[in-house]
Amino acid sequence: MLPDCVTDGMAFVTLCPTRASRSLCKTRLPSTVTRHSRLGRWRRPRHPRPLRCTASASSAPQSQRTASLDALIYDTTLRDGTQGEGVSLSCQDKLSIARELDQRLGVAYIECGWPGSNPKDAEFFMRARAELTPHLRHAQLVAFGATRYKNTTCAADKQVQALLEAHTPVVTIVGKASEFHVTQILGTTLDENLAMIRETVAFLRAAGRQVMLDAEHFFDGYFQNAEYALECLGVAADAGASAVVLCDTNGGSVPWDVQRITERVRQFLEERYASTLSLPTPRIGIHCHNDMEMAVANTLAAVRGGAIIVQGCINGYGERTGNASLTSVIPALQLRLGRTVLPPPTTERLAQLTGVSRFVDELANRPHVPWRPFVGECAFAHKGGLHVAAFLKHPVSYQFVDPAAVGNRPRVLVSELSGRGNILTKVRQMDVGFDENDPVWRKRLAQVLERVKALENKGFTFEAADASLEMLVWRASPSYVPPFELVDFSVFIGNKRVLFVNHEGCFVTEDGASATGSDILAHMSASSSAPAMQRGNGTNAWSSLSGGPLFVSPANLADAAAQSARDLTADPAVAVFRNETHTQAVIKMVVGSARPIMEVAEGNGPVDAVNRALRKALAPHFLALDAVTLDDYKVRILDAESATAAITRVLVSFRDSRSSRVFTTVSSDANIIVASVNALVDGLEYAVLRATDAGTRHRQHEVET
Ligand SMILES: CC(=O)SCCNC(=O)CCNC(=O)[C@H](O)C(C)(C)COP(=O)(O)OP(=O)(O)OC[C@H]1O[C@@H](n2cnc3c(N)ncnc32)[C@H](O)[C@@H]1OP(=O)(O)O
Ligand SMILES: CC(C)C(=O)C(=O)O
Repeated sequence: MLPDCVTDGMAFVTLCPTRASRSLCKTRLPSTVTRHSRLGRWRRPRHPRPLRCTASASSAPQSQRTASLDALIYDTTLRDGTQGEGVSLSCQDKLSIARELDQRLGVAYIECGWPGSNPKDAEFFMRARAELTPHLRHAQLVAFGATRYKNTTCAADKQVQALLEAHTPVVTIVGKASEFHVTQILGTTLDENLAMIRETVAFLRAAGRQVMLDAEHFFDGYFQNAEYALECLGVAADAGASAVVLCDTNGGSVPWDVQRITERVRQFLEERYASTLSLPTPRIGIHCHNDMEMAVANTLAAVRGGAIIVQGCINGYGERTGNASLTSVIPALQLRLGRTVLPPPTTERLAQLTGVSRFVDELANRPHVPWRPFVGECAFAHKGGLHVAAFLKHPVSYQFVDPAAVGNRPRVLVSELSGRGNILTKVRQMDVGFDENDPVWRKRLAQVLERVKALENKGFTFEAADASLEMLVWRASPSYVPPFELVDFSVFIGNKRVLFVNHEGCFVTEDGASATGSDILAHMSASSSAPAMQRGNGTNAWSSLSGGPLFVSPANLADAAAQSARDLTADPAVAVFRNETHTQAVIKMVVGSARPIMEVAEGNGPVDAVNRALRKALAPHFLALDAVTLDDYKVRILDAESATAAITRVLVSFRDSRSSRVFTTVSSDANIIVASVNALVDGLEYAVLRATDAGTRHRQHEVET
């Protein structure tokens, strides 16, 4: 097989394996598709043109909408996606995601769930009729289910009936295509399985639905008994299925097999229908799982082999390791294989991909996966100094597609692996009065780079702490005058025991405050300094120790709660204590040219106490800090083997409610409190500089000197 359709990418060779697809190599390219060439120019790709989606089995309005597409995107996020661990969508979430898929991406099919499975899916289809279907611009909704149960009829099968009651134009049924699964899992004969497929397709067709067969375990079944696997597709097609979808259910297939077998299926269907005028050849679909991390590759291979319906999930959700990720499949087909899979305006739709990916993660309450190709935060993040230097000359040097094409953006990271280019890019983005032609500035940047490398060696990390990086740049200027300086701080931590004794059915503290037994229990349950309760030798009765009062202390709280508060208050021999920790911070600080000031504050812990003291000292001088709150506080031990003497890295994120900006600072020290206070001070200083009034003063000062 000769690579007669070599692309212009350095590492990517497109093979045109069949006579049919070779002839397609010469056809016109979609005007919407651009990508990089080896020489860094943007140009349209040379790729084989696939078969266009004909109107064969689809309804007229949809066929008009999809006629210009090379393949049809079939999203199963709401069905197979929810089979992924940790993914649970409400009915409302499902409706919202379906709207996004239709309106922003313009996918052709949205598989919404299994109506016979659960009340939520049944409710979805009921609500979809009124709330979704009338507003759909591109997609057709699909109800998913299975073939009829063995040895029954479709009319008697509730699950099949539920598919009709979903009132969707399209119904997809899963049918077994593997001899092993038919005999060992369904526990029936090969003939009965063929009848289950045939009759269910015919039944649903007779009710006016467009029907697709998901041929479960197709590739595994093909290796076991190819003739039978193909026959499963054949009977579905004979009964009027508009598409037969080849499923790599266990995700163990490899692309070269998938492409070859898909080509074989195409040949099989073409031969079967060559002499039949009454039945159109059904489309071939592909559904791949990611167990070998091959789902995307297998999907692309199937498309090259002739598949036209492309199933997958946004962000690769799905059973076990997930399905082919549509957030990779769509751009790969569009930008790499030159297949148009989204309706016009295709370029604008493709640019929605990152937004849709984040939207779905958000609704599914799943953390964003930063290294997800195309749509992840790191997909176009450049860190290595050599990469950034080249990227600054030509973005194409380290990006195979333009991030904007999928709605993403390039990022440059600063770290110990940086070169001049990294710092340069960052400083260009900062509002620090940077002058590229000024040799003083260039020297200053070199110093900052050196300092970054030295600090990272001590445990800092600047990648995620832009505010600390900016503070390094400010402080590298000999003329920089900090708006304030923390001269000194001390923290005191104390622990006192508060004792409650029973006094005439009421607990009182030593200083006379009183509380009921239930007050004390409630307090103890809420208290983080979990009290322990002492109970008499293995009995259920509360008994006093050595004849004195029984001390109810916080560790056996569940027992205490089980004992009614009334019993406690009624027992004159019971006393309760709890431990109270108190923390105080004292800081000494200089603001501007004024005399040093001292402030004291209490807090929930040492860092909180210092933060409060800092705020007290700074509030009268910098109103801007009123809008700045702590957003996140992350601590990481860097050398755990040093145990309590380990180096600690602290990242503090702040939110400025006026600008809605979140900014992060970093510090590292063997003392966790010192690291935290340094990161806090960096953040407050940054916030003051960034505030319009104080910031302007400093920036003017910088220019003047
Ligand atoms: C490959 C896939 O991802 S297919 C989609 C899988 N998704 C799901 O399973 C999610 C939704 N599923 C459900 O809610 C439930 O499993 C239901 C409602 C569909 C069925 O529930 P139950 O009636 O309790 O059956 P159960 O879940 O145990 O399924 C096993 C039965 O289905 C039968 N079955 C399995 N596949 C098929 C099929 N393609 N066609 C017909 N019957 C099938 C099995 O033979 C078995 O019946 P048996 O024990 O009598 O042999
Ligand atoms: C039902 C089909 C599409 C499926 O989920 C699978 O085979 O993995």
